[in-house]
Formats: sequence, structure tokens, C-alpha cells
Amino acid sequence: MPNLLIIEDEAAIRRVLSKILKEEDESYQVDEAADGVEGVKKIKANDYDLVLCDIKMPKMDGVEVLQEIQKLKPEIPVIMISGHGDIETAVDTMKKGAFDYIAKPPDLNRLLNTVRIALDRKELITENKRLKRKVSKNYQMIGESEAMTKVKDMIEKVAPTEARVLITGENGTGKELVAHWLHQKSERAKKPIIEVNCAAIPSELIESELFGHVKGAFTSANKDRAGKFEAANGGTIFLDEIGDMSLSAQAKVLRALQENKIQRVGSDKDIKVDVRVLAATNKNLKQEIADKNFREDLYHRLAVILIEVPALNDRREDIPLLITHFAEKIAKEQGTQVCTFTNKAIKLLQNYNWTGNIRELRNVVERLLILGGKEIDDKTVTQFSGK
Ligand SMILES: Nc1ncnc2c1ncn2[C@@H]1O[C@H](COP(=O)(O)OP(=O)(O)OP(=O)(O)O)[C@@H](O)[C@H]1O
Repeated sequence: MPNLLIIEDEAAIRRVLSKILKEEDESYQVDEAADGVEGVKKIKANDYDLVLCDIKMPKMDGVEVLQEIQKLKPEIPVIMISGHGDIETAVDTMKKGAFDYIAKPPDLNRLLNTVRIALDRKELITENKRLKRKVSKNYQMIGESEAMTKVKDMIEKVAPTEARVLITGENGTGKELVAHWLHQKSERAKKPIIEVNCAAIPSELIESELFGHVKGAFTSANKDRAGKFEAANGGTIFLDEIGDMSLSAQAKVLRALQENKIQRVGSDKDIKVDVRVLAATNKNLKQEIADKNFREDLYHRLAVILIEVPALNDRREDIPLLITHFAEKIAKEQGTQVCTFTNKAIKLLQNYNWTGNIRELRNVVERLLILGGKEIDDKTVTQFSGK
């Protein structure tokens, strides 16, 4: 239900605006303030999705109110209402951050349109914030073992630089998580991180996926299309499972890294790109080089910094923390109660041979939560863990 506030000293205009808005949409909750001071007080006390604010008012004028809102709650869009004499001021308020302005007497269509657009934008901003919070929660990195501390320290050091990083480690150890942290803690964090799973894309499509193509480059290319490198411009590209990339794609990636230029498939026009490259693999690339499956020159370009993510079996001391973390997370996702694990149950899980690493540990915790009840003991673990 959108909450709107009208700040206007002329009672008649306040009433008209309020009526128009309520008639337009029954869900609009419209509140009123008779001057700037009252308006600011209300904004401090309540959550509004939109403020309509007159410019000329006694006590505190609209420009001051706007500045106050931007200090208090900058996410609220403000639409200024201007009289004949203050159109110039109204235009000026837009430079100061007002969403828009409408002239008195208000044109109905224009007013409703502006209100709708402002509310949509506010919703997008809120949604965006929520998603960002969710993403950063999802990418929590648990672990205080020596091995994990080393990884975290390395991330802190390397993330703000432009260095390319090769992340190695077994499946499910958290390589993708490391890549996201490197991006989030870099200057490029405001731009996207684009992930490409090189193993999941057929080799004949990988070049077009990475570099895009022009119409007619191949049978199904019915229009020009940008690739992932262009999409990541200004940000980061994360080439996951790079050990599975075809040799011809490797040659093109090498060129992109050497020259910061790419060409769409089917075109010889160079496109400049500014992309930081992070790559990950669970393969032993040195062995792949020896077997002629991976280019040595590309390896050296990619592995400026190497981060090796330890296997879970090499950092068992993190297992109790991870169990609690996943137990809480899963309970939250499923809306169930958080369950506890007895010391014996934790010991048992600590001593397993984890071949699927953290991903496998999460699955086991989930299975136990579903089947085991409120307290998980060693017997339940033996019964249900499926190990
Ligand atoms: N240190 C950690 N703390 C909490 N969760 C983690 C940690 N490391 C990994 N995870 C979680 O474990 C799962 C697997 O991690 P991720 O996908 O990063 O592994 P990966 O090494 O990239 O796997 P793959 O090689 O299969 O692509 C994800 O759900 C991730 O959020």
C-alpha cells in the first residue's frame, strides 16, 4: 500500500490533490501536512513512498524541505508543486534531486503519471536493496580455520587491485564464493559480475557466448548479439571451470586479455572492453598443460594470483560453525525451527570423509533437519546422513 504525503499550505489544493490521488487508486494512503515543518516531522515519524511538496510556504519552503528529506530519507522521491512565480526554482530543485515538478493548477494526467512513475521507481530501489542484502547474505563465508583465514586475508589484499586471479579447489569448496567476494570488495563492485560456466556450454557455442556474434555468423545467428565480455564491461567476468574451455576459445580469451579487445564471432571489428577476469577450476591446470589441453600462455595470464580453496577435510575445525550456519539458514528458508546438534553428532560429522565438500555438508544438514527433528544426535546422524 503506497504511503503518500502532501505538504502544501493551501488547504484547498491539499484537498484536491488528496481527492484526485485517492480516486485514482484506492490503495494510496494519503497523508497531509500544512507546512514544511509539520511535513518534516511526519517524514521523520513515518515511512512514505512519495512526497508531494509545495515550493512557496511559510516557515520552511519546499527547497528546504527537499534538502531535509535528502538528509533524512534520500530514497523517497519528492515531486515539487510550483506556482506561476517559481517555475525556475522548480527546475532548479530537480538539479538538487527532486524527482519532478508539477505546475499549479495541476494537470490531472501529468500529476498521476508522475506519481505512478515515482512510485514504480521507489519500488525498484527498495527491491534492489532487498536483493542486494539477500545476495550478500547468501555469500557469507564461514570459517575461522587457519586455511580459511589465509584465503580471507588473500581476498582482502587482492580484491582492490586489478590483478587477475585463478581460484583452484575441489568441487563445492567455495570457489564461486571467493570470486564473488573478490568482486564485491573491488572498485568494480557497482558494475556487474558476469559468470560463465565454461563446462556447461557446448564448445561450438562458447565463443559466441563470450564474445557475442553478428547476424549471419552461423545458422541460428539471426541478429547481432553482445557476449558476456561486453556485458561485464566495467565489471568482472568470472570464468568458472576454465579447465574445460576449448583450445580455440582459449586463444580468443588470451587475445582479449592481452589487448583488452574482443571481436564478435563473424566480425573483424575490434571492441574495446574493460573487464577484470577471475577464473576457477577444479582441474590441475599444470597437468592439463602437459597433456596439451590448456595453453600455458593463458595460464600465466590468468594465474597472476593463485587462491587455493581448501577442501573441507583439510579444515575440519570449521565444521561445527558450518553446521550451525546451515541449520539456521535452512530453518529460515523453510520457516521451521532451528534445531541443535549434540556434541557427539557434531564429532561424528567432523570425522566424515567429505568428498563433495561444503555443498555435500549442506545437503547432509538439510536432510537431517527434515528427517531428524529438533535435536540431532549421533544416532540420527548414523541413521540419516546417508554417508
Ligand atoms: N565458507 C563458506 N561458508 C558458507 N557457505 C559456503 C562456504 N563455501 C561455500 N559455501 C556454500 O557452498 C556451496 C558451494 O560453494 P561454491 O558454489 O562456491 O563452490 P565451488 O567450489 O564453486 O563449486 P563447483 O566447483 O562445483 O563450481 C554454495 O552454496 C556456497 O554458498
